[in-house]
Amino acid sequence: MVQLHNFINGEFRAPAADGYLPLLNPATGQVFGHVPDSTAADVDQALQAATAAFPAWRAVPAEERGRRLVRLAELIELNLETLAQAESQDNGKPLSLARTLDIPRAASNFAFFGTAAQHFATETHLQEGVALNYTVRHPLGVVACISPWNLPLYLFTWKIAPALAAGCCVVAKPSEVTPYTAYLLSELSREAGLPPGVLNIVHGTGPGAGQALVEHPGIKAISFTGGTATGAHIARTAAPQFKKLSLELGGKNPNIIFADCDLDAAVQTSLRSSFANQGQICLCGSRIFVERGVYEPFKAAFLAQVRELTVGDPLAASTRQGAIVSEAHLHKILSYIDLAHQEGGRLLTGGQRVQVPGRCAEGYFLQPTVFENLAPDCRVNQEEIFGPVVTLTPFDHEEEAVTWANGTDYGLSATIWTRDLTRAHRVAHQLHVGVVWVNTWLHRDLRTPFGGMKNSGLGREGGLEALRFFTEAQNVCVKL
Ligand SMILES: NC(=O)C1=CN([C@@H]2O[C@H](COP(=O)(O)OP(=O)(O)OC[C@H]3O[C@@H](n4cnc5c(N)ncnc54)[C@H](O)[C@@H]3O)[C@@H](O)[C@H]2O)C=CC1
Ligand SMILES: O=C(O)/C=C/C=C(\O)C(=O)O
Repeated sequence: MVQLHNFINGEFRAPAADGYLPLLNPATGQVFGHVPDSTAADVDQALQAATAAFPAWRAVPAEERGRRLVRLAELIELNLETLAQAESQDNGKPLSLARTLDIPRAASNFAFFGTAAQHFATETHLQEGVALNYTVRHPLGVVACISPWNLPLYLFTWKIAPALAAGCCVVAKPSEVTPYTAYLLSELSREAGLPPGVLNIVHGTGPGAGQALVEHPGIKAISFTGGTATGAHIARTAAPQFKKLSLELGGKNPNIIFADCDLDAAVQTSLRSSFANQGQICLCGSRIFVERGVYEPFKAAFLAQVRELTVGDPLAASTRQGAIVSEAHLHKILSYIDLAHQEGGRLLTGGQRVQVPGRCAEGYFLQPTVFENLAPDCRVNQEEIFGPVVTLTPFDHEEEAVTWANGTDYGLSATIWTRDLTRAHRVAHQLHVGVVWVNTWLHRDLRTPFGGMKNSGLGREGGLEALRFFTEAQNVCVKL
């Protein structure tokens, strides 16, 4: 059994009230450890440590802060196999995905922000012979980073790295569903030379430790990724205290396929954008709109490949679809499959729970599922399912595709497939989303602004946007 601890002031601590939650491997349905069920008392200890550490950490030159973050990136790379195994065990994702996506990206997050801080220059505005304005950006102080279960270490570090690089001290709470790699990061952060109190990791539930963290008056900013309802709740709590908020929330992303596209590439990548990580990525393209002229060829090629996806033990090299993160989430996805039938959907493939033999017999597996014949405004096409379920819908005109793409409360990302670049730009500019991919998907450059419009969030992560978020501008005007 694995026993996780909070990481406060550079040391491992048991939760003050001694409460623990079970840790389940979703691929086996078995408990493999316990994680602290922290309370406001633990959060307060972490806040005290972070507040005490802040004056010294902000005074460390950006180059030196960066060196330690780069060292942490190296340590993640050195421990890649241990971290990937832990991520797969905790989340149910294929080990191959954890090895090639989750853990390498966690390392990149620290490597990127370790150096980005040195490019975060002070702005000046000169009024020739009159005045010189320069804008200093001060680290905010102690900030909260709250992350979800779908890309655990990837998203946890995506928040922590810029906060530390900017000179803030952090109290972070990973998802209680997948806290294992965040725990392993605690030790690595100490080895990388982060001083005690600079990074504190408190485990526990959303309503427990999470709520206490959001409410704590010592927190200056909250960077959150998770469900839209949770984001709205956090905003209601934090706004009266004037805390800065970065909210990266849900998506119901359109994948628009025009008849002139490279169909093979569109099929290959749509397979990934539909089912990567069992469809549990906020950027997955769950609504596939296909121009009528290529609807049938796309459908045939896509379905043939979906049927080839092996659902199975996350540790097996042949597995392309691992387990759904929890039994509760599996039932939520199954309820949307029922709804799709009720709403008149035609099931093209999948739709059933999968019984994986051997050690995974009790795991939470689901077939990758494709429906057609669902109206763009039905609930299945409007609500975030966050699982391996996509819909196919033919369209006749570009305007129709754009209207449907924009016809949800979400606005995170979109993918466009066409060889006509004029059209690609035209369509991209009409889409109410924060991120557009043309002839690709999840192609990430960490310098770019990342985040959603409408109910998909508030603010942007990535690059200098993240460093701006974790700092406060102060303008100094000098008369010449
Ligand atoms: N946009 C995204 O990347 C994600 C979207 N989701 C969506 O949200 C749905 C619900 O999933 P959940 O696991 O319940 O996500 P959630 O939004 O409740 O959890 C995300 C994080 O927020 C924390 N949290 C929850 N309530 C909180 C509160 N009151 N104060 C502070 N922190 C709080 C959780 O402990 C976790 O660390 C999913 O079915 C999916 O549709 C879930 C995870 C990621
Ligand atoms: O930053 C990225 O590359 C991906 C982010 C993905 C999410 O925020 C998500 O799935 O929740």
